[in-house]
Amino acid sequence: MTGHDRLTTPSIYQGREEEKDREGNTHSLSLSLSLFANKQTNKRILLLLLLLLLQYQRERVMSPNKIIINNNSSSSSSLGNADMPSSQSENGFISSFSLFPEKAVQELLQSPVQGDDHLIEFSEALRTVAKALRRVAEGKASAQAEAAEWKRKYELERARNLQSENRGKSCLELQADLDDMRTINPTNQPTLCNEANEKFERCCSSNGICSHEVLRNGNPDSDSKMVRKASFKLSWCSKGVQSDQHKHDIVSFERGNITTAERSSKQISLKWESSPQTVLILTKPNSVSVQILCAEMIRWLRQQKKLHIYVEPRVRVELLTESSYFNFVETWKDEKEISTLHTKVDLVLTLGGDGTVLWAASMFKGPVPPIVPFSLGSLGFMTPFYSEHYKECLESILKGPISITLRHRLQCHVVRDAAKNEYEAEEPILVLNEVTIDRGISSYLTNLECYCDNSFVTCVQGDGLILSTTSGSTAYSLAAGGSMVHPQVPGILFTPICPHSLSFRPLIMPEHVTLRVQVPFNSRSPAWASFDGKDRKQLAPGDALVCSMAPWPVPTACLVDSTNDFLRSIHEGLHWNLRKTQSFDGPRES
Ligand SMILES: NC(=O)c1ccc[n+]([C@@H]2O[C@H](COP(=O)([O-])OP(=O)(O)OC[C@H]3O[C@@H](n4cnc5c(N)ncnc54)[C@H](O)[C@@H]3O)[C@@H](O)[C@H]2O)c1
Ligand SMILES: Nc1ncnc2c1ncn2[C@@H]1O[C@H](COP(=O)(O)OP(=O)(O)OP(=O)(O)O)[C@@H](O)[C@H]1O
Repeated sequence: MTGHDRLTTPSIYQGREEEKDREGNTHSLSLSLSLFANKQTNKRILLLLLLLLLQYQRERVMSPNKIIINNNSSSSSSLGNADMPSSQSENGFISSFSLFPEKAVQELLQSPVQGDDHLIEFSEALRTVAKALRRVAEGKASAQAEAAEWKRKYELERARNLQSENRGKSCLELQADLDDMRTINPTNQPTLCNEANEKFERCCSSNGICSHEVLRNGNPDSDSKMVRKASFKLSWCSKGVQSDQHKHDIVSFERGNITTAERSSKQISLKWESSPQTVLILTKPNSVSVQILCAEMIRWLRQQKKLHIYVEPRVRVELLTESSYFNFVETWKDEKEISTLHTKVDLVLTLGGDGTVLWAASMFKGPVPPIVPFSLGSLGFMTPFYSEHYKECLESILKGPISITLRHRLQCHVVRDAAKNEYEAEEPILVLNEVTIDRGISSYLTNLECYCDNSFVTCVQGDGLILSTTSGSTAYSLAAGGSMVHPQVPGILFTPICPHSLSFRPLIMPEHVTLRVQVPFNSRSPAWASFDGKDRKQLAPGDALVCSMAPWPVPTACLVDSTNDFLRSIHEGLHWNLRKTQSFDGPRES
């Protein structure tokens, strides 16, 4: 039988993989083990199949990063069989095959067929093969999860280093201020030095988290004046009591007992240490009411608060069409300038609905300045500020302190089967609501293999899967039957979309895990990933999406505090548990 021959038993082996396997290029196998129950099956074909599996394994051992298997429903059920005999070959992928001589298989092929016992033996051998292959896939998922976790740690560490570098810088600058004061006014030295010393002390004190950054305005030619980014301090409150101690220690072991001393997620308060000077205003397009409010707000912020203002290029054009007065409004030219916006902007104001908040978040691929979302949309779940009262709101925000919700984001990597290394091809995408992997326009059931760190979670068969943040729990995930979760709860929601199974309940995973969703090689169609409802990307068979918590949350200002705002939104926006109250009239317990 040559490599181009086709197996005529249609149910054993599916066409596309079959061709590739025998050329030694296959990336996945489809094992429909239940089909072995068919007693008419040609035993020689089974033997050949085993031989192909051996060849396949040898290739994969040589290039392990190409191993991906398909657990279709029948193989999964076989694998879950507790009665499956345990043998030495089950202990590991390499040992299971390297000890199995090819010659013996050749002999088997040539030997006369000896009844059903043989068939059963083979069926079991193939189950073992499938199990071993799945272990390898799990190993790969685990390695990828670990790689993602290291990457996340590296990014966190880098962000921390940058932060401490900046802190160091500002301390140095305060030190420089101190030196300047000494030179300028030697007679007043003690008082001024004390002031500067105090500032210096405050900056470097270990309470809370300070942000001291002094940054140059983007265009050095425009004017030599320095625009300082406002400095602020974050502190954590518990049950209304302000505490400057920001502790990451969650568990303590006092007297040998495990207790939860501190919880990491508390109400966070932001206090300006210097006044904000630059705001970015982002607006929903094609809305006259938004355009009018935007122009009015800019005039007020400029005239009353003397602030620097950035808008999107589209909005600047609109403003200049209205009046040349808006010439002072700044914008950017390209993506590169967008990537440095966070170093210039103290506050982001959004005028629109939830989509505009998502848009604002998507502009910042790294750190995000605090966002103040004004409601000019229909639902406004994440937009608690009333646009009619913008002056009072902004007065209070610019003065501080502000309660903020730190909305966690997910970072998603599309890992192409064709890519040689993880993450080599595509930049990570950050989402505030969710990443959805669905069937797109295909009418076939999606088939998605899901892994969590090094464990197989499940195979999603249905319309798709939503991996959502807790902020996104009230969006698409809610519509698909997921639970509503307070946005300060750190976690990743795992919500199926129309699963074709009676027992598929949504899950909530802890925030530290890495999830991997893989399109199996024998999938009938590609899947589609979309990020906060945008940027659809095709996932071909063999491609995967790796998702973990991003180190850069989105801080959004609260009207009251994060719990009050969340509850108000589910009541007013979603009419949660709205029911007419039962009257007193009627039967009573005696
Ligand atoms: N069946 C569904 O419910 C469904 C389908 C597709 C997309 N979506 C959601 O739409 C989001 C994109 O929003 P858009 O405004 O750009 O598109 P859009 O204009 O289609 O609006 C989607 C709706 O979802 C609401 N929404 C968005 N984020 C929310 C959140 N975190 N909590 C509560 N409601 C929220 C918006 O207010 C809006 O009413 C996606 O991230 C997804 O969550 C929902
Ligand atoms: N600055 C922007 N540039 C381009 N698109 C934007 C911008 N702001 C918002 N959008 C897009 O416009 C669409 C509608 O925006 P948004 O959700 O804010 O308004 P809405 O639909 O009226 O409000 P709601 O979400 O409360 O129903 C969204 O898809 C969003 O991604």
